[in-house]
Amino acid sequence: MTQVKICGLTDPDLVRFAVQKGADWIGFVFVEASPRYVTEAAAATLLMQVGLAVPVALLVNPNDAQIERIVALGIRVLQLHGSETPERVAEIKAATGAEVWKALGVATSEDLERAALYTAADRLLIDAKPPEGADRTGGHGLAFDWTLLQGWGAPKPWLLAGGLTPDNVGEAIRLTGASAVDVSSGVERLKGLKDRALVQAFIEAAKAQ
Ligand SMILES: O=C(O)c1ccccc1NCC(=O)[C@H](O)[C@H](O)COP(=O)(O)O
Repeated sequence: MTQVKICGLTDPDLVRFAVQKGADWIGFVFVEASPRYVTEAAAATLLMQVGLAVPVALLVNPNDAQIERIVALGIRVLQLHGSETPERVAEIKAATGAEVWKALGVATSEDLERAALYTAADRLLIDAKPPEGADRTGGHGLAFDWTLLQGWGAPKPWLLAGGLTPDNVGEAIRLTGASAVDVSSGVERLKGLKDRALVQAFIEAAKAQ
């Protein structure tokens, strides 16, 4: 069954709801420029609702001190959504022992070739590139050309992200063969505000594949 990550949750009730509905991972965005930003103090409360799902910290070019604080909260999966090099990913993995995911923005098949460089990553998150001039590196609700992934020999387990919605996730999974998907904007009614009905519909549509 397809695994699902719901990203950018800021409300404890919604965390509990998403987990009840079958989310496998819950993503918390520790990026101040984001409309889904959560402080470390707020995350401590949100983490109490995660239950059997796995919490994921979304970080952009984190320094060592931030990583130490996040790991101290008990989060064992770090999703790196900045310009972290393969060497930095390996360093973070060695220093923390945490599971490390690297997000890669994809617009062409050449972008996919970068995946092979991230040998230390546990998982890759294959996402759309941010629009020109954007103030943050992800969470824009933009899809990329999924056919680029057809026949791709992924070097690692991976998640499909970028512009997924309850309406298109089934087709995205069928076209790409993704076994795990990630959503943020597509389950929001307003930027940064998740909607229960959309969260439920997304999880059901993804898991029906
Ligand atoms: O969500 C943000 O605001 C954000 C800020 C900085 C870096 C990444 C960010 N989000 C990435 C994600 O939420 C996802 O992992 C994913 O790319 C899905 O985004 P969306 O296209 O909005 O569904």
